[in-house]
Amino acid sequence: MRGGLQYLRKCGKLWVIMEEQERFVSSRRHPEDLGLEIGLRPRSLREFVGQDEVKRSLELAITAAKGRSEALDHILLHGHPGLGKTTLATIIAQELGAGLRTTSGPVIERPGDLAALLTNQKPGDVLFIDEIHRLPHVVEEVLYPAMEDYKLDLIIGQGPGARAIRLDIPRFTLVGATTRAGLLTPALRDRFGLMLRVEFYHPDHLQAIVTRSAGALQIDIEVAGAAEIARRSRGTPRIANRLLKRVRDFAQVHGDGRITRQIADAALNLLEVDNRGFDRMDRRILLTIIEKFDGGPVGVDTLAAALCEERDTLEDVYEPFLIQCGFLNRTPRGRVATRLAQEYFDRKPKKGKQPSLEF
Ligand SMILES: Nc1ncnc2c1ncn2[C@@H]1O[C@H](COP(=O)(O)OP(=O)(O)OP(=O)(O)O)[C@@H](O)[C@H]1O
Ligand SMILES: [Mg+2]
Repeated sequence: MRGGLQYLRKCGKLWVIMEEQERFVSSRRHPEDLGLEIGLRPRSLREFVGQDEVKRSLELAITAAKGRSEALDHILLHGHPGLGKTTLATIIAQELGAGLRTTSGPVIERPGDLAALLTNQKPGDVLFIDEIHRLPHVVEEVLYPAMEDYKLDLIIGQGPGARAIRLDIPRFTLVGATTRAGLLTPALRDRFGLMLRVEFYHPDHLQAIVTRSAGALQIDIEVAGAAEIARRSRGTPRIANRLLKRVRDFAQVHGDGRITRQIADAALNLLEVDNRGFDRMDRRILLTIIEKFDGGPVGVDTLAAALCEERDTLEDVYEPFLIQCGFLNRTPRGRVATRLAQEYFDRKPKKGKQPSLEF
């Protein structure tokens, strides 16, 4: 096993050693992804695989803005980690032929930090704020008039000598990215002209991404090998690229370097990523609901306690994929393992025990 980041978490009276970084199929970015991601990022909308609706909206908006020689509308990109939000932000700037500045919500601590960024931009430039839901409230207030009227309202000095000034700033495009669109204040959300949701990818699109990445990394891969990796990548390009790298190592050590379906299958089995892309934790979640709670419904806090996980991690990291592939249901009375999940583990679903109302 790879040496991952370990941390302690209290579970009841026990302290448990957790290893989030050990999870190959976590869609959150690992430190090892950094170099890989920069090299594999598509640079134009044409190279960007899938997300056809998002691409169509962007293409239209970019062409129209360029035609009018105006700054593009502010854009909010939201979706789960690793689906391509940062990639899209760089592509937007590239397609506009504009400069790009990248920052993130928690880094902009004071209004002055934001003012420094906005006053140093050229007209039409793109400011990318990642994790925009974590922007401090005082900064958000300064951002509103900047987004709407391209004006900065700042207070200079302190106490009785303080005075308000209003500065004109160059017209710019704000691209915000978030994994938690629900945490954005309505006031901020309303100021985006375009809100684009980045979805999980279809296996065919992931296969195209794996093939493209293999080409860039000069990896010899068969179509069936790419399909196998794609099928187990949880709809997420970041995971597909990470698995590709792991399978490459396996192919080099246990084969002749070529990734065939058998090699991909053996490597992914070794990593305990099953043929639905589930890892040990996914299986534990589903089996806990099935075995300890009779298939559910079980309240999310009870489930989190039973798994020694935090509720937020459960909701943000683990559940979305299980829900998306129809193995888990969120119902008003709690989490339910669906018929699909029960059948997957060869359990018989109980009759009349599947509340289907979602909240
Ligand atoms: N549509 C795509 N086509 C090809 N590669 C992609 C695509 N989307 C994402 N990728 C690849 O996946 C990796 C992760 O994408 P990116 O960093 O843009 O995700 P993100 O949504 O910003 O994630 P986070 O929420 O963690 O910031 C990138 O290295 C990129 O190469
Ligand atoms: Mg990102």
